[in-house]
Amino acid sequence: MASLVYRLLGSLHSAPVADKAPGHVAASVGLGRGLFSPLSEFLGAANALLGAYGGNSVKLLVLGSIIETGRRLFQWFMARFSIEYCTTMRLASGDPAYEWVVLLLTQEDVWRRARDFIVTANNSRRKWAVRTELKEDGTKVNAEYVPTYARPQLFRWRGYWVEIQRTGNITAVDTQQSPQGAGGASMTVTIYTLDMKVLSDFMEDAHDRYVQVNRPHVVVHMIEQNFGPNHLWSTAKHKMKRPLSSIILPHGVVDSLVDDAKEFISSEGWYAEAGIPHRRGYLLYGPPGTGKTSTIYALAGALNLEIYVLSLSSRFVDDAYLQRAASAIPKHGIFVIEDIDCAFPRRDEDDPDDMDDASYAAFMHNTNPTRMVGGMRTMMAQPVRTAVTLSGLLNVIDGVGSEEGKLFFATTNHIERLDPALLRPGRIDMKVQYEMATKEQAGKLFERFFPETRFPELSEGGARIAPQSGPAPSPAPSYFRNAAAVDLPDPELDSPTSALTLSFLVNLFADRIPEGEFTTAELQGYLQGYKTAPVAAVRGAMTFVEKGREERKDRDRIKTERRARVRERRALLAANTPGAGGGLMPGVAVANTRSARMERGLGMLAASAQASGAATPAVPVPMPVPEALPTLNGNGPVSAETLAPLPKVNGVASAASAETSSPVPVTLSLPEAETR
Ligand SMILES: Nc1ncnc2c1ncn2[C@@H]1O[C@H](COP(=O)(O)OP(=O)(O)OP(=O)(O)O)[C@@H](O)[C@H]1O
Repeated sequence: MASLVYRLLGSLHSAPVADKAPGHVAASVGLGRGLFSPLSEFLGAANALLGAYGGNSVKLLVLGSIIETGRRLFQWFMARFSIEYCTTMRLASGDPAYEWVVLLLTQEDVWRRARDFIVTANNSRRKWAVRTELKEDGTKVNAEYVPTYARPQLFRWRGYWVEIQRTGNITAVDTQQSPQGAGGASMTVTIYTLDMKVLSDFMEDAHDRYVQVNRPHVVVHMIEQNFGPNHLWSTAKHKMKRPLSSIILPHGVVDSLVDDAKEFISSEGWYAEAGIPHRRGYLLYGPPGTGKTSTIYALAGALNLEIYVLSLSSRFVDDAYLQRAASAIPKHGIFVIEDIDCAFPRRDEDDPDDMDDASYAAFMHNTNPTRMVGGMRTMMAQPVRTAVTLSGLLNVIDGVGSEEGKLFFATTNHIERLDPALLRPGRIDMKVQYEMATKEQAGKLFERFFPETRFPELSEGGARIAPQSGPAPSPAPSYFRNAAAVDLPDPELDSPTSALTLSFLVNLFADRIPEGEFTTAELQGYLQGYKTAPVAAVRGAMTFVEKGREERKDRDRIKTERRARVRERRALLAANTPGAGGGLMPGVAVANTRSARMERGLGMLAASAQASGAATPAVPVPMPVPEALPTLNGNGPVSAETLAPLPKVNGVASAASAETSSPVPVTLSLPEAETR
């Protein structure tokens, strides 16, 4: 076909047709005989017919038609061939199988023939990215090359020809998150064989490699907020597996959890026979930093399961999204909802414990009466809530992997906020309470930090190190604010009779850590400062405890003060929210106008005077909604403190003139926004 086209083109270029005999053209293109003789005759006839009226145009037309027909024939032939002799599969991004295949491509070095790469300096544990080699001087460029496979690639796999092509958009942002990206991409894999078994072998191989590569890791799928609500489980992170033994909980807790999960996974048949949905729910509850999340990760590692973590407070997570996300989790995936209490109304809306410093400051700023305008204050005063409803949540939990053997984990710091409907068996089958560290846990943590293998000189049979021997270890980095664990003389450690063995130190450390006062995370943070100095860790333990207690006192005091301020602010807002039992706060609805400022100032002045029992100003003060002021939502008179941040008028005389004339020569001093 190629030679035919070539020769035809040659003839067009070399043969002026008009002044030659009709048969000459066909002869000159070499088509007069053999296979193509009918075509040459046709060309000759056409040329003779049109003669000088455009023989070249006709030839071009005929040539174009031939090429197009040939192209279509070729396509048709290839399509027949593909149907008859190829097996094709399509993998959608977001599906776990997609990742398996991408990994196989990387391992088979298909990327070496790729010409499109996304380069990212974001170093992750991805296995599908191609890392840069070490340079001669030993330095390494910290970049990864992620092949896009946007062009078709042909390679051999176990003797078969395989062609792959990726379709859909891929961006740098996508590759930072996962190989499949977030753009709804898909991968087409064509294997040139008639045997369907080859296809399943290919996928099995891809899966085995994925499992093998991820053996030391736990794969954690998350939802990337930036990708918007159309993308489920858009981020996959690979975390090093954590041994179950590293989770320090009271005796038997971890084992019973693991046994339960194992038993659940292996008893699918029993569930089917009994007609019970094959699902299992666990609730881990207790103070932050006591090991709830770590337990789930360690469990997933031990059972080789992948984790799918969702936070209900994410921006676009509502009932529908939750439902879709839960259904997209494959069999034996662990579905984790963190801080599940945020789906439930709180009894104590004033509790500032849930606010970090920034959100507390934002709350005080936004609810400052001198700054709020119209309805904005009502909006700002509401705590941030999830869009997920209780019934939506329960529906999802009831349906989680009903036939697919999914495990559901919920964590919370506030079990008391959960609706009993959630806690009923069938939804939550096992509850595990986490508490502040016991002495036993403190001792175990110490043992984990300072194993005998790393400190043979402290083993029972090892050479004793003399008390106070060697250079004093450097103080630990400050874990608590203002804390520096110093190397003070220690009567128990420095006595000449002290037997400094690890078991002695473990016991002494456990002895010095009070029961139930610190979280395991706090103790871990402290010990991290003494990675190579167990004696110093014990020496500094009492200082750590003292500092910790001081800090806790400080925190409690601040919390109490904040709680009072927040409650006061909410009361003031409630009293002045139309439809919530209060009237309009003077001046708020029309803030920023001069008269509004005046009204507000005058109103506050009157209220303040009334609350403190002072004599009413000599001149009556106009008050837009006077009934809103004397009490706060029926909670008694307005206190002077409550009104402190509100504007004050510079003197009664100004108020007098306010009533009688407009425009008013009144100056109001507005305080700075309170964010404290
Ligand atoms: N019981 C524990 N055993 C071992 N490590 C722990 C334990 N508790 C906490 N840690 C350590 O403290 C850190 C925080 O733990 P983790 O995130 O599991 O706590 P959490 O209870 O889930 O907290 P939150 O409620 O804030 O999510 C981790 O680094 C973990 O290693």
